[in-house]
Amino acid sequence: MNGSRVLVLNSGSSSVKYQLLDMADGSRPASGIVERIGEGPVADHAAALKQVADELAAQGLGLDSPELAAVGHRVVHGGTRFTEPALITDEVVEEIEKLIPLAPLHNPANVTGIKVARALRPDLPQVAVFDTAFHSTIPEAAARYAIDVATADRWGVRRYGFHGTSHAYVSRATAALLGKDPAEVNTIVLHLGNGASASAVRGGVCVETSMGLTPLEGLVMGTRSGDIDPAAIFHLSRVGGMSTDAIDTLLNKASGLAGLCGDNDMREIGRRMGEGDQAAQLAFDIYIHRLRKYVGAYTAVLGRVDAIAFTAGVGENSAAVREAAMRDLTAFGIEVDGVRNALRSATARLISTESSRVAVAVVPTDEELEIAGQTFDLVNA
Ligand SMILES: Nc1ncnc2c1ncn2[C@@H]1O[C@H](COP(=O)(O)OP(=O)(O)O)[C@@H](O)[C@H]1O
Ligand SMILES: CC(=O)OP(=O)(O)O
Ligand SMILES: [Mg+2]
Repeated sequence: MNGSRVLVLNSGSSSVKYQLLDMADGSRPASGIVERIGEGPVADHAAALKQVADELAAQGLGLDSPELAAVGHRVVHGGTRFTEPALITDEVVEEIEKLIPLAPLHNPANVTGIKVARALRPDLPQVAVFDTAFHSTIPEAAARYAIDVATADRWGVRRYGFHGTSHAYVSRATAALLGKDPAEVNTIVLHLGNGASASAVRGGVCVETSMGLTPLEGLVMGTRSGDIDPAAIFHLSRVGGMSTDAIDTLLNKASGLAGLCGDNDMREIGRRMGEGDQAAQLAFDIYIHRLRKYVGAYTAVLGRVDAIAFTAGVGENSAAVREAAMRDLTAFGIEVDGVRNALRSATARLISTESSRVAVAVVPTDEELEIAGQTFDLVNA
């Protein structure tokens, strides 16, 4: 193998993001996104991936390029089978397909991405990097739900966790920001994007995370409810007469910030709050309340917290969310500096005061770099 470039494909439910990374010099010769799959001219994921291949070819960077060493695919659900990146074979694709019921919004798109890329370049090594992998170290006490053990095991009902490449990257980058070895640092990572999850990382090893069997559990998200009493589902079914599919759609796509106030974008919510909009304010307050509960819980899980890292679209950009989430926590050793918090930068930075016992940081995530690195390491192993 002599190429030094890795193409990373991140196929989401309605978009495909791609980046071409050169591992020799750290450059990124190409990147892009195909959005609104299924809504307009892009009929499905196969069409979106053809468009990605065409866009790359038009720049002379097509999949036939001899500099390409491998393709790295983000795969959301790896179940219990995949706890590390996997070189893709027919058998690996079959296993990822078997996990579709556990991630119906994500895994089908990931499988399509793999199939299209393999058809275009059958000879090229392709690697699946799983969102769940970093969470495979979570101890049984945190990974098991308190339900009948035989039923749980038969149907694979347990906490898997997601956004693992982000939690892995950000926890390491936070240690680097503090000038420490990851093994010395206990970190709470708050990945706040459209999907959102928190994790507790002890000495570089993940010990707890907020997403569970699927990416629905935990924090309030753009369109997902996060935590809810499971009996609400029985109630909506028996008394509300809703079908299982209708409830699934409600909780995954019509809840969270969007369900509470009609907007899933934190920028729009901030703007409406500025105009005194009560629904937007309440949505924000519920979002923050849930976030603070997790910070408190994970503080107790870790015992000693050295750092709290905010990342992803909301975490990196919303000073208002960070300020509200960290307000009045001096008893926890947490003190955010208002001026530092309001600054913007593309690189990792501290926002806590000099006297804050816990370092609070904004750490931009880089899932593509993490996927490319794991892919490159595996094909060169
Ligand atoms: N300047 C900003 N201020 C507040 N929120 C922002 C800003 N920019 C982006 N966001 C939020 O980030 C979200 C997208 O985050 P991102 O991590 O890109 O999500 P995903 O990868 O799940 O699509 C948007 O929905 C929006 O709420
Ligand atoms: C797993 C998951 O929630 O991913 P995303 O945030 O990209 O939807
Ligand atoms: Mg994301």
